[in-house]
Amino acid sequence: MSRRQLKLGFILHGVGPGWGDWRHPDANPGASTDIDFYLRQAKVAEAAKFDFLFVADSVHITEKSSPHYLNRFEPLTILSALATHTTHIGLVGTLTVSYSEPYTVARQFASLDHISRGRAGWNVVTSWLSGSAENYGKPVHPPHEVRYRIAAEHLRTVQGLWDSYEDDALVHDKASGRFIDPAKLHALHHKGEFFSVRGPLNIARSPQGQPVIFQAGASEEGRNFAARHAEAIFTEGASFESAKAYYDDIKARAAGFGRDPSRLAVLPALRAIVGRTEEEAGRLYGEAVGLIRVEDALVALARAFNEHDLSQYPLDGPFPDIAAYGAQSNRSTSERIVAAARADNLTLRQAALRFASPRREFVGTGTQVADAIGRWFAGGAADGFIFFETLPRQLDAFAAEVVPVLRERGLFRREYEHATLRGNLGLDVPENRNTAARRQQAA
Ligand SMILES: Cc1cc2nc3c(=O)[nH]c(=O)nc-3n(C[C@H](O)[C@H](O)[C@H](O)COP(=O)(O)O)c2cc1C
Repeated sequence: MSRRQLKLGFILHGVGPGWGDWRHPDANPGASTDIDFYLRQAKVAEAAKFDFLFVADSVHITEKSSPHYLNRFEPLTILSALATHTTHIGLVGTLTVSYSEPYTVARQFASLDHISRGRAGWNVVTSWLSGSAENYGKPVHPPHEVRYRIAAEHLRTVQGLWDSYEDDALVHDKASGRFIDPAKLHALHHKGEFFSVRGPLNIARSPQGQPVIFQAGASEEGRNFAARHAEAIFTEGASFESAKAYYDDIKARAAGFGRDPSRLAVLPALRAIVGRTEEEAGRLYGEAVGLIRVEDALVALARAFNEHDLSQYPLDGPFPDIAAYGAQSNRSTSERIVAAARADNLTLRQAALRFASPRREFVGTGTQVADAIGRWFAGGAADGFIFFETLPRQLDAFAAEVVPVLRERGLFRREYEHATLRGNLGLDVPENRNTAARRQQAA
């Protein structure tokens, strides 16, 4: 049996995830809408044999949103552009079920899967900011539980549409004049609580059969959704202990749903800072922390609480009683923040700065960061990571300093094993449900 290997993704986050990242002397403040910037990052990540690139998304901003959120590309558009300049790296994008139609989503990801010859993945999110509703003419933002009901029906519908054509439905027989075999084209006839879609979809099954499903549920509903449907799962991974608990819980839930837990990659966020020496890593960490202003850290903290205005509370007073604002928003993150603030008796300022700062565990030389990664991987807290660039050119540093050490230790590939994302993640191509039904009928 081949040895278990790390899965690595890289988040394309333009100017950076933090509010102050654009002020770094080497930062390109326009990076989030700079195709050349993304092309370069995609090539560096592919040369390092990362499994996939990931483009996150949301559909609501205010003037206080982070610089990357204020001015960025729509995920499927940038991923389609990158598809034509890369050959092996997976292309994963976020699309929200709360503000999209399954028919459109199915078309978009099937198209990306064809364009990329089998490298598309969909990060299924429900959107946690209530302001999103106003951009789509909806009277209210659905409550948390309802959003996960929408998600289940939406995903089921999209996956049904992806099987509209059986694999050999497009016969292209010039002699007989038959373009398709109509018996192998299937309408879905879906009528549910939230969506009504007849089908069929107007694009053939894509090279992966179905694009890969990513998710990041962390609440009770979110975990069940992820464990039931996702093929790769993002998680915050605030500490080894919390990541391990999450990992064990998700894998147990997946087994409970009758799935093979080894076919489900749990990928914590990795905000590593890599230096050629320990001194350099320490200096870079200082640079990253130096970019964090407390007023920005407050706004960042507020996102999990539906952008509740935290400037009204005394900065050096006790952490305010704001849990209710998080319950219908980013429930799990807001709960984690409130729990940590209570446990460690943090002031508002301390909580904001703590959650805005990178963790020390992944700051160091290539060997030190590889050690930490190996600890999480071997200790059963992660199957891999989604790497965030905390400072400009940290992807390059990671590729140059960390990846070779991981390879020497037999933890990461030297070459892509497959040309599809599914193949590289060790996932099977699902059989078309209509073909399976035909096979079962014939048996
Ligand atoms: C690495 C990572 C990436 C995420 N990307 C997105 C994203 O692009 N868009 C989004 O709305 N939410 C994103 N989320 C948030 C999740 O979709 C989810 O809302 C969050 O983890 C809370 O889970 P819950 O809905 O179960 O409370 C991401 C979470 C993680 C850990």
